[in-house]
Amino acid sequence: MEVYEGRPSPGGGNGVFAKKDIKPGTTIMKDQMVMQITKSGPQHTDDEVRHAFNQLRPDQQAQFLALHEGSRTFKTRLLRIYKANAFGHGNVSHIYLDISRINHACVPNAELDLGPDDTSASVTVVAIRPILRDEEVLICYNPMFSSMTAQQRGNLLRAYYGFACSCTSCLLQGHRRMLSDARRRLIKAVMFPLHGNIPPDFDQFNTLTVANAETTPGVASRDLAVPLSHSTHCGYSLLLTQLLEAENMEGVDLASAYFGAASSLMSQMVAMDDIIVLQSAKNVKCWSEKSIEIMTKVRGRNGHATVLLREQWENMQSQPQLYAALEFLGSENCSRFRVQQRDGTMHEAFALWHRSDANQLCALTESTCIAVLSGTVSRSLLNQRKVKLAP
Ligand SMILES: C[S@@+](CC[C@H](N)C(=O)[O-])C[C@H]1O[C@@H](n2cnc3c(N)ncnc32)[C@H](O)[C@@H]1O
Repeated sequence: MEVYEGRPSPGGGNGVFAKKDIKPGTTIMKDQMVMQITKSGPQHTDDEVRHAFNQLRPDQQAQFLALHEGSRTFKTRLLRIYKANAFGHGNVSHIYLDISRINHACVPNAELDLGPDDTSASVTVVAIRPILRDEEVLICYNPMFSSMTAQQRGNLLRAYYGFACSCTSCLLQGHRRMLSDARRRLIKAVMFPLHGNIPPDFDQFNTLTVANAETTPGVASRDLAVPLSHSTHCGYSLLLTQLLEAENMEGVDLASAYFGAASSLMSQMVAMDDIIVLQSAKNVKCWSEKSIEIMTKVRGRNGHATVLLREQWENMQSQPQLYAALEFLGSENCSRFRVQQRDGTMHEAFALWHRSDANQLCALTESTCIAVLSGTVSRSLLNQRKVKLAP
């Protein structure tokens, strides 16, 4: 039985509503792409849309013609319908007939899941938070909205779709709105570089209106000249987790940001293969588990993205460094000891014999301060204490 039904929405037009309480991770709707257009120029043309429309079966054509027409000034109805309902990025866009019934919120309660091969051919709509019976199912129409201020999003929605969004973020006023806008600018500053792109300039949308909508150019994507270092990747990912949480955006992007932080810190650990910083190992574990927890919530335990994350986390744990550190941290035999630094201060430390050929013991403090001890001192510490050696 379907968990949703279509009916009039308070915002105008029709929408999709929960027929019963829906848990996060539940698949609400599955749909197949029926049209795909690759733009030949800056805008879709009537001819491109008509050509794609002519390929549809008669029943699909009838369904397409019954979709919302939007409020743009394009000459043909086909193009107006296409633009009001198409999803896509870059030059390629698609039409899904059922998903086109779903309205927008900048802080949505559901997301599109493109599936394991990310091809857009078949898409599911998945709940990312609890949706109560009779509540409207809402998705975010534009993945770049998480990086735009309320004014920019509002202008885009009014100019391109003809409505004002009334989601929790768009209704913020005063200093709360300023804070939210600042967080979204920061999301832009870190999210684009994390995907390998230079953050775009969205200022053109500050003055977007219905009158200039069709002449305002789209946002060009440009690659970063130099990829982020592991440490910057880690820092940006972590900042992104905090910003997304503060903006109540708890979907797949949040899970991916936690995993990005874990995997880039892991890469840093692997690059420094003669020492192990135990705090880093703890963080890798904590962020990976957090990422899997969030993904399980929003995509279900057996969702392909959740399964993939679990596999990646298992691979990470089999890396010698992380394996050794987690064994060491989890060991009952692990004894801490105090290390005197050159300046005479004492630090709480752990010991870990990482490389079998090493003649020195790295004493790693919880505060990531590292003292390298001589082989004699190391052996004596190992003899005195019940320090478990990692394999
Ligand atoms: C893809 S359609 C969504 C379904 C549409 N409401 C219908 O009746 O078929 C997009 C159009 O829905 C309307 N819409 C979407 N989200 C809305 C919202 N949050 N509030 C008001 N109208 C909205 C706008 O007119 C927009 O152009």
